Amino acid sequence: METNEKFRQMILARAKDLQKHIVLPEGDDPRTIAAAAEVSKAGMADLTILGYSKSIREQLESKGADMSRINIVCPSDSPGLKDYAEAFYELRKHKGLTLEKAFDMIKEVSYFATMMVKMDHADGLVSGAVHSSADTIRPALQIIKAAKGVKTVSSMFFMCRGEETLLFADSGLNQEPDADQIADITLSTAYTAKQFGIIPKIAVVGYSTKGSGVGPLADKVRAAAKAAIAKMESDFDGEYYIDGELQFDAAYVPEVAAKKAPESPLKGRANTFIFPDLNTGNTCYKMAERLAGMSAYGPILQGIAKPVNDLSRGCSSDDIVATIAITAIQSV
Ligand SMILES: CC(C)(COP(=O)(O)OP(=O)(O)OC[C@H]1O[C@@H](n2cnc3c(N)ncnc32)[C@H](O)[C@@H]1OP(=O)(O)O)[C@@H](O)C(=O)NCCC(=O)NCCS
Ligand SMILES: CC(=O)OP(=O)(O)O
Repeated sequence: METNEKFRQMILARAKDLQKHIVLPEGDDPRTIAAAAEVSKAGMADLTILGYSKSIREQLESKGADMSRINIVCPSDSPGLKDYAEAFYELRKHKGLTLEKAFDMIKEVSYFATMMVKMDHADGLVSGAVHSSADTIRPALQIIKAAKGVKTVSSMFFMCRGEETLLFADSGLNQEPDADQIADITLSTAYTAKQFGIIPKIAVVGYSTKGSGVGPLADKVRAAAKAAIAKMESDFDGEYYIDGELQFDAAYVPEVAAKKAPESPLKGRANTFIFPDLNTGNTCYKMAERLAGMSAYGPILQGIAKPVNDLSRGCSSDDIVATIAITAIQSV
């Protein structure tokens, strides 16, 4: 990971100005402890760390954490447990949740942390270094739910190297989005770009450029691009560029764009890539991270009512620090 990334420096500075409170449910994970120590020493945010290990405080102190910025909570011993269990039961009883089951589930750190955010006891949460994405995202979808006016919650990655920041979506949540869902993902990703000071230059990508490929998969991307272009025209407020269907090289390499898509408004300078399905989106982000040495921050959830962000189980503590900063910025 390059620590001189422009994007990383920007988000760390913005988060420090905001002074938010973020909950980290995975206090039993050493990378989370290292990230928490860094964040507290940098004075970037207040943190609540959840966990069942007796040595969390000791580990933080050994890393020089500023303990005045960190609260450690063991869910099953917490005075908040009863309130969270009861509130969780009220939210989900129409789905068959019993009070007894709610008390059991709330002891699980992901549910406890999600209820903290729901009840405004934290501004956002970051998890997923240990839990799978499904186990991190499911409580958020069940409890926090989509933001007003949003149908499809989705996820994106900031892919960073030096001066360059790219956005990839959906690389973490929606498995086989249809054209309307891809339009929703596109709009949310454009707003995420805007929130982080980036003008979205969006390419809806696949294996065909402007009709060069035939078959149902190319048809699917063409239909998705059409829906995404229409959605951006009607619903996005701000400067943007969009085109599709395009292959990645026609979207990203100006010389190739000049040959394959000379009329494209992107001119081979796309910074936001919308993928046709989760196999493609997830594989592409991991390849850019591992083969091209880009930092990958995410999956960042978008279109959700309050910020909850996931991590890859392969993440580093530096990734967690950046995701805490992104979460703080999203909570404004
Ligand atoms: C996130 C995920 C777990 C949700 O699916 P699920 O566990 O089967 O859950 P359900 O479909 O029962 O949905 C749970 C709730 O979330 C809602 N939901 C699911 N997907 C949603 C979306 N994209 N937007 C908004 N709400 C959504 C459902 O409506 C449901 O709400 P309800 O329980 O209040 O009725 C699933 O989409 C998933 O596994 N995605 C892939 C994650 C992954 O492995 N990524 C790769 C690594 S990053
Ligand atoms: C985002 C992602 O792919 O998560 P994981 O690597 O944990 O499956």
